[in-house]
Amino acid sequence: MDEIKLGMVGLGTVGSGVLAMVQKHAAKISAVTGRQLVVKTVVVKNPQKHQQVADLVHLTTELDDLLNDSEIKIVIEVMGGIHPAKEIIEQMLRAHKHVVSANKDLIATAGQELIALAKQNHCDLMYEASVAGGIPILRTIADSFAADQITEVKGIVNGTTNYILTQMSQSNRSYEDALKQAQKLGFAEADPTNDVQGRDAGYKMAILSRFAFGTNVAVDQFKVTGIDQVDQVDVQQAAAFGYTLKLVGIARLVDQRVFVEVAPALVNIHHPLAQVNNENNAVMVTGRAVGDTLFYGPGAGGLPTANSVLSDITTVTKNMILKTNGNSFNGYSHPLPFADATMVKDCYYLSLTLPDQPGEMQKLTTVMAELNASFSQIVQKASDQGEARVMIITHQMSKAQLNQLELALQDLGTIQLHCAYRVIN
Ligand SMILES: NC(=O)C1=CN([C@@H]2O[C@H](COP(=O)(O)OP(=O)(O)OC[C@H]3O[C@@H](n4cnc5c(N)ncnc54)[C@H](OP(=O)(O)O)[C@@H]3O)[C@@H](O)[C@H]2O)C=CC1
Ligand SMILES: N[C@@H](CC=O)C(=O)O
Repeated sequence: MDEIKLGMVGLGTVGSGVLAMVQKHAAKISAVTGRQLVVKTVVVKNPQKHQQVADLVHLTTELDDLLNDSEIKIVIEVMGGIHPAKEIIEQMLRAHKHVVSANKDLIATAGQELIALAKQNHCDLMYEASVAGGIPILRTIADSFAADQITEVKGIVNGTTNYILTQMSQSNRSYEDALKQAQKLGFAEADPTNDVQGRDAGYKMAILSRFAFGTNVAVDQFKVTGIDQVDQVDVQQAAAFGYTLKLVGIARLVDQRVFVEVAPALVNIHHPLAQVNNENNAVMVTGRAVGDTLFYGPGAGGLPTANSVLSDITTVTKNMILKTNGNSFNGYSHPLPFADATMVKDCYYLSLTLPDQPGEMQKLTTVMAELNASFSQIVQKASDQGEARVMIITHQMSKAQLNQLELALQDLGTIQLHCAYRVIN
């Protein structure tokens, strides 16, 4: 059987998973593709760390060992980060090598440039693993939703933060302890700042928006809030109200405009997203024809992510056999403007402190009434130092009303708004 030689950059959590899968599942891969896949060369930073595979692959620090090897047709980029990953992929595409990447930071930031370069060089550039790890969501949107109009994509798309929130609410673990464990298990990025501050989920929502709506959205064009400021008090109150706190990404079509956001949200315990725990992810895709669909699975981890990488590699291999390489992964382009704040309506959970004195609660309800905002649930708890904590679930209000409320409370001076989280029922 003909062989296809692969090169890889990176041999960490995902790279090791890819190497293990190529070896262990060789027979199935050959049966499906008609080719034998062989990982020939792996570029790493520190080969000493990887001596256990030194007799299986050529381990090197030299990119030229991939670039100048005409036998290597497909290169897998699993090193992460934007630079020098971008320059490395550019070199590989210019050398007419197909590229498979798991790098959402890079695809969300410079994807369009790389896609154009791939096309110019008649190469494939695939990145299924960049969104939601082991869930085959990008190819599903590109292929299975090709004819439907997607109106919303929302979900839990970061394994690390979902692991932390689950451990905090179900096992009473501290935030710091849960984060350390997520790092140990290989879910977190090398630097977990992007995970906990929501940016990793933001990159994924930017990529999902391109696939769902055909619109280019950059992570700096929408609001991203992480879980690093989440207060245990609000986690507990969410549960008391019948909700669970999750980091949720939303990409919504509103009157032919696009709205995207990543933020903690209160998810009703009866909603399917509330059942998604630990490193698992779930993406709910709503189409005009099909209605709600849900895709669930591990969003992080070596083997689940490697499975997505391998699905790209088998697609590239089949394209090579059929000589159909060079078509972009996502063929849908339909640039739309952004929705403005008056168009986006949701219920919100508001958590506030106010002086524990007569009249203060009245001030809050007056400000809300002046903005035509009302609430369905309210709890007031006396706290230390003469303050009361008030938690509210509002009726539907627009993002513009919420912004006005924040400003009005700032003007008032005595009432502090700690957080305003979207409520998903
Ligand atoms: N971990 C996960 O669950 C998931 C990760 N991803 C993405 O996959 C990619 C890889 O992640 P992950 O495996 O966790 O990362 P790791 O940090 O575990 O591994 C990174 C690898 O890249 C190598 N590397 C780093 N810099 C260079 C360089 N300049 N030249 C050559 N090699 C380099 C490292 O080499 P050395 O070992 O010698 O230090 C290491 O082997 C990232 O883009 C990540 O966002 C996507 C989905 C899930
Ligand atoms: N750090 C990421 C890894 C997968 O993309 C996560 O936790 O989801």
